[in-house]
Amino acid sequence: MTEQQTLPRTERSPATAGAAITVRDLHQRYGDFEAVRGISFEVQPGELFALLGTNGAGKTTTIEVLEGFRTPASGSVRVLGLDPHADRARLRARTGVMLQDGGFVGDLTVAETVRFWRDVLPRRPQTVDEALARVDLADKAKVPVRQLSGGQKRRLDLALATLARPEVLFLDEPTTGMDPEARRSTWSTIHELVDDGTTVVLTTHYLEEAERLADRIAIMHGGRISATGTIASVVAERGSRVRFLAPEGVHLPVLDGISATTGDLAEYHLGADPAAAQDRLRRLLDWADTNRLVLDRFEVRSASLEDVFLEIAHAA
Ligand SMILES: Nc1ncnc2c1ncn2[C@@H]1O[C@H](COP(=O)(O)OP(=O)(O)OP(=O)(O)O)[C@@H](O)[C@H]1O
Repeated sequence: MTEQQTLPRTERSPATAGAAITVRDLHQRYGDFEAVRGISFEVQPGELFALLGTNGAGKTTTIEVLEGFRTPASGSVRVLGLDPHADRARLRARTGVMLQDGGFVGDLTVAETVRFWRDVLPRRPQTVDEALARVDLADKAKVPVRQLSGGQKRRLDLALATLARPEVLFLDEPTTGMDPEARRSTWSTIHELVDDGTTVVLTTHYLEEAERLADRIAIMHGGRISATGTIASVVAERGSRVRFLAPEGVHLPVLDGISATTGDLAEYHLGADPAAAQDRLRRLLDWADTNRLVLDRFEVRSASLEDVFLEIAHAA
């Protein structure tokens, strides 16, 4: 798989006959603590939906509800039209799950582990060799699992989760612990699965992973979804920024109530409305002209996904 092929597809065919996953006003508690506070989203068939968020935002809790491991405190969740907890047995044959910590029997070899899983599956479309080749572990077939590195264990986990060619695949931090090459190879595997029509929900801390893979994202913070949509739309909502080296001893202007964030570099968030942003930029340049200032390291740019993430993370 080439670098080019791992780039995200900006367009994929839109929804057809109903959502593969529907979450409506989901709440989840651990005792008195509300970890998920009323989230709603849909995932269309064949789509890759990424849940991003700060530590403790509620991503794993959400994915565990979707997997049927937890019943919601309130709200409704449907996977392929079924209740993931009540209909867990029926969904098991149609979904694949990669947990954060798979838990293997260390003495079994890699091939024995895959064979063991394969034997308990209702459908066995892949051979052990095919499953290991898919995740680049063919050369480790005879190695005891305990000798695998953390990243190799994640790839074995992915092989097990996709053994039965599930219609819906849940991946909780699939590339944690992988080196850059293994990560790219895993992204290619995930791309191939989505190209084959698999619906994927994944959680990740790697923004680049979401940028490479996701059709749509939701950024969670404090149990809520703070932003959702395509990465392009989430980023566009935050608008553009202008940055320059703050001139010494000069009072920076306030533009429509927008002050510069300062450090060595002054930065203004110009807003999402292009006409208003253009007007603010013009006034900033007029101010510089009037004060006979040359704004060193002057730069206008769109918000990045990292900007959006950090703004959400730092919000109260
Ligand atoms: N079994 C549990 N008992 C009590 N609290 C829990 C339990 N599991 C999770 N929590 C709490 O619920 C909140 C959400 O946790 P969750 O694991 O869903 O977050 P996350 O977004 O996946 O975080 P991370 O990115 O750190 O993996 C956290 O505050 C966490 O401490």
